[in-house]
Amino acid sequence: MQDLLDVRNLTKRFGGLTAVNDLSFTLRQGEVAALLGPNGSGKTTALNMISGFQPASSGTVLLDGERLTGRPPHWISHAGVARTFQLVRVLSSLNVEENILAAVMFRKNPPAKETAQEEVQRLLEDVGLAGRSNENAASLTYIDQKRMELARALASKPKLLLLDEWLAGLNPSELSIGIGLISNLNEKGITILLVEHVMDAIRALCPRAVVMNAGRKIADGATAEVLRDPEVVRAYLGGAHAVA
Ligand SMILES: Nc1ncnc2c1ncn2[C@@H]1O[C@H](COP(=O)(O)OP(=O)(O)OP(=O)(O)O)[C@@H](O)[C@H]1O
Repeated sequence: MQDLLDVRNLTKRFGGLTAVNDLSFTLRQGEVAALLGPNGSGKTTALNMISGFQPASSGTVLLDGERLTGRPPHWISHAGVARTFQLVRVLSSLNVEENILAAVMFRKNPPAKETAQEEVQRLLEDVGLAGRSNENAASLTYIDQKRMELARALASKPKLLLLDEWLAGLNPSELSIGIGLISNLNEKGITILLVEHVMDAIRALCPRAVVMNAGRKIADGATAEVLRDPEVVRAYLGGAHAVA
């Protein structure tokens, strides 16, 4: 498998604070990896730079060899990177179908209306929302809002999906549904980077983990080994950050 994502020496400074400090890692096509670390270690800032929502202070991000750094979010989305946010973002005045249709039509080469509507139905099925087209987005339960957010991310046909604590706040049965959904997406060939604190989900989904602390990468490798690394245990697992 070739590298899909190549993050090189990525750095973000907010005034005197270096939130992400010389971060480098690569993701192979088809991989699912976790990006871990205590609160405030720079994970969301790293996702923001990869997806273009915040400019990097220095460093580069390449997707399939193409430079993403310096490009705006819509360009990066068109290049094949989709993301979800820590706080679910929905278009609350629209229904479920319209929310997803809007995302389909945001693509670089949007399909004709009929094809777009068929695609929406497929996306609804993929995330477990079949038959729910006409429901008001704002009245969906939390897990269903998450499903819809995922469908909106998938509408861009991403090569790389960045999930920022997408599983947070789910109860145990919802969590296993969520894990199943992510796993299905990966089986369809989507490469996934998961910022997550739910350790059961990380163990179930991610053969590989990258760990950050205070903006720096402190470990990168097979998840089981990384989670035994004394520095990771000291910085992350020993504290109250990770959720069993
Ligand atoms: N826009 C900003 N301006 C100033 N400082 C910021 C900004 N965004 C993030 N920070 C700081 O950068 C550091 C990294 O934050 P970030 O949100 O990336 O961490 P995180 O690892 O995602 O944390 P969490 O697990 O709590 O989401 C923190 O100290 C945070 O306060």
